[in-house]
This record gives sequence, structure tokens and C-alpha cells, in this order.
Amino acid sequence: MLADEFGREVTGVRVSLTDRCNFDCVYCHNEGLGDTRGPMDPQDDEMSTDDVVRFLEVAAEFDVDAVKFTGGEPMLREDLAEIIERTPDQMEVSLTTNGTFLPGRAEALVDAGLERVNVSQDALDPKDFAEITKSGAYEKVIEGVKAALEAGLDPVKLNMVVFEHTAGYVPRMVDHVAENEGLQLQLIEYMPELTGKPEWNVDIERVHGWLAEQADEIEHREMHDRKRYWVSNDDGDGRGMVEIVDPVENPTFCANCHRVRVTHEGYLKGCLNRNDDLKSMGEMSKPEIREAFREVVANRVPYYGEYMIQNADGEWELNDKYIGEYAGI
Ligand SMILES: Nc1nc2c(ncn2[C@@H]2O[C@H](COP(=O)(O)OP(=O)(O)OP(=O)(O)O)[C@@H](O)[C@H]2O)c(=O)[nH]1
Ligand code: SF4
Ligand code: SF4
Repeated sequence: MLADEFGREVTGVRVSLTDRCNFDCVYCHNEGLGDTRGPMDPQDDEMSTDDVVRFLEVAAEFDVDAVKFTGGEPMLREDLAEIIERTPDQMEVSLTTNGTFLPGRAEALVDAGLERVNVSQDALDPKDFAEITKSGAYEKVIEGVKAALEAGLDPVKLNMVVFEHTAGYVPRMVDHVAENEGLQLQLIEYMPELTGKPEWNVDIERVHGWLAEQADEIEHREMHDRKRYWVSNDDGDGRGMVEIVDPVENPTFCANCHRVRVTHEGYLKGCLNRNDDLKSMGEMSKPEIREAFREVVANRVPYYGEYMIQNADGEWELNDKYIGEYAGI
């Protein structure tokens, strides 16, 4: 297993299969690369099926045991089932999707080896949903979640970005997952540094505080030291898990980060928040990909706490040590 100089072993990879998407969410950061607006047809710059599989085979050699396929919207890739089918057996396969294409396709993906899925669902109301996602596909997403459950994906996590437009929905969403077996809720801190609009920010500590009052059990997940709250519904006959993803200005989160990303164009990317360490796998052979992977892992640094450090006033600024060290700065 490969580790960086901060002792963070790389156990998982997140592979973006396309930056295209049929939604246009107001908070989208597209894996840290910018928005997803653009043509919906397959693009020449996307990794081919073979490119993706070649990379995964190399990652498997380094004992990476989990892959998450992301986008844009990864289900826009017609070859998704084939990619999953050809993923090395040792890897747990999961998918982050907006859910609209799950009806009619979820079972085939499960047959190919998909184990679990995260579906973005930011609202329980079609009007608010349309405002956030710039899409009227609310019913399709609800059908998608149902299809995922019926296909046996476990768990089905509902991803909800907590910001001005959604914060009021948190209690209803918590009840919703407590009442529906198989669902979990993942509350994601809004990332103004990637999306702009700091005025939409909501203090995630308030959400932690509220959940701590509701929870009958609190766990820490090793990845990112994320907190998980187990909450019962009002009738006491259901229980749901709520996980918080709170990376912003959080050195503990970064100190426990075990992931390397791959962009849809086949660039290795050591950190969501950085694009100055990208390394193209282009036409590389397997031995070359092996070397590139080693190099990207070796160059990883915890973003908050090392790459960005706090000055005497408590403000975060770029650590001088890294200025000029990487391409792009
Ligand atoms: N800064 C940062 N944000 C992350 C990281 N991983 C996930 N996130 C945020 O969480 C969002 C949702 O992540 P998902 O794709 O659903 O996956 P996940 O929750 O990280 O993965 P699992 O819990 O393993 O399913 C991403 O779009 C990011 O905004 C990370 O390593 N760093
Ligand atoms: S569904 Fe996901 S990829 Fe698509 S616009 Fe929304 S956040 Fe971005
Ligand atoms: S180092 Fe921090 S910001 Fe970068 S990917 Fe890991 S958790 Fe996210």
C-alpha cells in the first residue's frame, strides 16, 4: 500500500468518468474542476473504458480496495456496467449519481458488481429541488432511489449539501432516512472556496450540535474522521444514520484523507481542492502509470493544516513552502 509522507495510506480512488451532467446544481464543483455546463454527448477527452480499467488494475496492485465512480453524472457513460464488470474483484465499487438514470439500469449495474450508491437529493419538495438543481427531474430521482433499494444496493446514501437553500430541510430529511430502511443521509458542508457565494454558507457546527442532541449513538468513521449520528424517528420504530462531510478548514478531515482522484480526462489528482498537482496518464503504459501513481501519492499533502495554514489572525493562507513547487503556481 502506498502512503504519503504524512502517513496517509491510499486505500481508495475516486474516478470521474465524465464532466457532463443533465443537472446544473447551484453548488456543483465537479470534483474541484468547475461547473458541468456543456454538451451532453460523449466527448473525445473522456477516458476510454480500457483507460479506466488499466488505471484500476494498477491501483489494485497497490492494494487500493475501493473505487467510487463519479462525474459529472457517471451514468451518462453507456459503458458504466462494463467498467464495473472489469473492475478488479478486490475493490468495493460504489457510485455517486444524481439518480435520474437508475430506474431501468440499477439491476444491471448490481449484476456487474456495483455494491452501493450515493444519490444527490437536496430537497423533499419538487419546487425547491428544481431551484437547486435547475432540473425538474424530482420524480425521476425519487424513482431512482426506489430502484436502487429494490436492486439491493446497500446502503443507499442520500447526499444533501447543507447551505442556505437546504438547511431548513435537515430535520425532515433525518426523519425520512430514519423511517426508510436501507437509506442513510450524508450531509455535506457547503464549499464556498470551490463554488463562490460565501453568503450561502451555513455553520456546520450548528448541524453537528443539533444532531448530537437527537442522536442515541455517535460513531467516528476512520475516513476523514467523519462523525456518524444514529437517530431514531418520532415513533421510535425506525433508526437512521446521518454522516457529516465537513472538510472546510478542517485539518482533522484532511489528516485522515486516504483518496486519490482521477479526472474524466485521465489526470491523477491528489486532492479535491487542488489542481496544481495534476498528472496526465494520457497514453501511458502500465509501468508508467505505476510510476505516476507513486509520484502523485508521494506528493500528497493534507490541504488544510499543511498546504493551507492558519496565520496569527486565524485566517487560512497558502503555506509558503508550496509556492512554486508545483506546475500551475
Ligand atoms: N474536500 C473533500 N471533500 C470531499 C472528499 N470526499 C468527498 N467530499 C465531498 O463529499 C461530496 C460527496 O461525496 P460522495 O461522492 O458522495 O462520496 P463520499 O461520501 O466521500 O464517499 P463514501 O462515503 O465512501 O460513499 C463530494 O462531492 C465532496 O464535496 C474529500 O476527500 N475531500
Ligand atoms: S448532479 Fe452532481 S455533477 Fe450534476 S450538476 Fe449536480 S452536483 Fe454537479
Ligand atoms: S486533503 Fe483534504 S481537501 Fe484534499 S481531498 Fe483530502 S480531505 Fe479533501
